[in-house]
Amino acid sequence: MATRIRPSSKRCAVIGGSGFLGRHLVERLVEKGYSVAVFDIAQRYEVPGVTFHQGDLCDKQALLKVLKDVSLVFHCASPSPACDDRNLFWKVNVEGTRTVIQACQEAGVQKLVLTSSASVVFEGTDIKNGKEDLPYAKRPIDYYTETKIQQEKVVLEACSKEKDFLTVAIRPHGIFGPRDPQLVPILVDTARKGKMKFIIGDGTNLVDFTYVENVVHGHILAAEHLKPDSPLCGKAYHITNDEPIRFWDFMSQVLVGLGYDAPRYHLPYALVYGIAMLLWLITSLLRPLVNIKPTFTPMRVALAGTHHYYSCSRAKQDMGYQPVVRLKEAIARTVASYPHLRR
Ligand SMILES: NC(=O)C1=CN([C@@H]2O[C@H](COP(=O)(O)OP(=O)(O)OC[C@H]3O[C@@H](n4cnc5c(N)ncnc54)[C@H](O)[C@@H]3O)[C@@H](O)[C@H]2O)C=CC1
Ligand SMILES: CC(C)CCC[C@@H](C)[C@H]1CC[C@H]2C3=C(CC[C@]12C)[C@@]1(C)CCC(=O)C[C@@H]1CC3
Repeated sequence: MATRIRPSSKRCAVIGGSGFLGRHLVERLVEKGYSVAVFDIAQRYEVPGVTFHQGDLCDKQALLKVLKDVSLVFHCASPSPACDDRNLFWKVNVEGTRTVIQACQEAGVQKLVLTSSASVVFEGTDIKNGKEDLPYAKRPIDYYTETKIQQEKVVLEACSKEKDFLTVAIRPHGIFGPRDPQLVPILVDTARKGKMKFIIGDGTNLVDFTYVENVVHGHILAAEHLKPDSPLCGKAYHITNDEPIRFWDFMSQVLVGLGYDAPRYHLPYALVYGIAMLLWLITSLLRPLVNIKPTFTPMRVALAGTHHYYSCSRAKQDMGYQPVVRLKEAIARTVASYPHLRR
């Protein structure tokens, strides 16, 4: 019987490596001496020594070509939550992730690290210091979350020491940092339209925002600690900045840092959530005719008006995780990285 030669443990692939988190991950892996192949539907940059493979993760043959001599795969691809396209989320996050697992197993990949999300347990009610044993959301607020739950289940269930295929899921929360296409750009766009004057609720709700370099650090630690005898096998890990902050203080610091006014006037949470639900219903019904994307979606309003912060004690214990960039420094670096979005 022919024995399969194991590729070096420093040969890895990043699926979704052209995205915000993916690119930061790729850059750090290269710094740490990994040889990296990026697989993504788009190529948006170049890094010496990194090979790019343009393809859809739903295409197993395309994946197999890239994964054949790789021992470690990071899967951080997803359609943007803002697209709100249920079919696309199911196709990519659930069916596509099954395809990724099959391709990994056929290609002899030994480790798969999934970027999940802490939101898999969020249903729009307060979560304070939530641990990984919280149940998955029974009624997820949006299609994105619904499919991130299924995706995480599929990946963790695939973990098999017998098959020499180990999996782990990282659950970051509210990732921000240079080049983020979501949080800061949406915030600034909303401010420029004059819609960032209001605080939803009493403004005291605490939330985790996680600097991208800490998320990257968590991913690499997980990959390096994932071994047949380690507690990481088939488990999920919260990775945050471990410094919960009032949602509206965070938003205000970013806005003021970029020269915009901080929101000042309060609106009742239930009222804004009700309006967001109504708007979502109307725009969903109208979607075959016209594609309108409301700024205040039910998910965004829920995130803005409730407590949602998570414990990362499991990551500290099992993989020695500690954030590498503190929140104050992270906000300063982020603000400085968006000169084009200043007022
Ligand atoms: N941004 C955030 O606050 C959080 C993000 N996450 C997760 O982190 C991961 C990365 O998110 P971001 O970097 O923020 O998003 P992003 O949108 O910047 O990156 C996603 C990448 O996936 C690629 N992609 C999408 N569909 C694909 C397909 N069918 N085949 C191949 N590539 C495909 C995109 O081209 C893009 O480069 C995602 O899994 C997301 O669910 C989790 C928690 C919070
Ligand atoms: C319009 C305002 C009320 C809010 C503007 C900022 C928001 C765009 C962001 C604040 C929290 C962010 C967040 C996500 C996306 C951007 C925000 C809503 C995620 C939904 C991204 C994907 C995830 O997995 C969870 C994130 C939670 C926090």
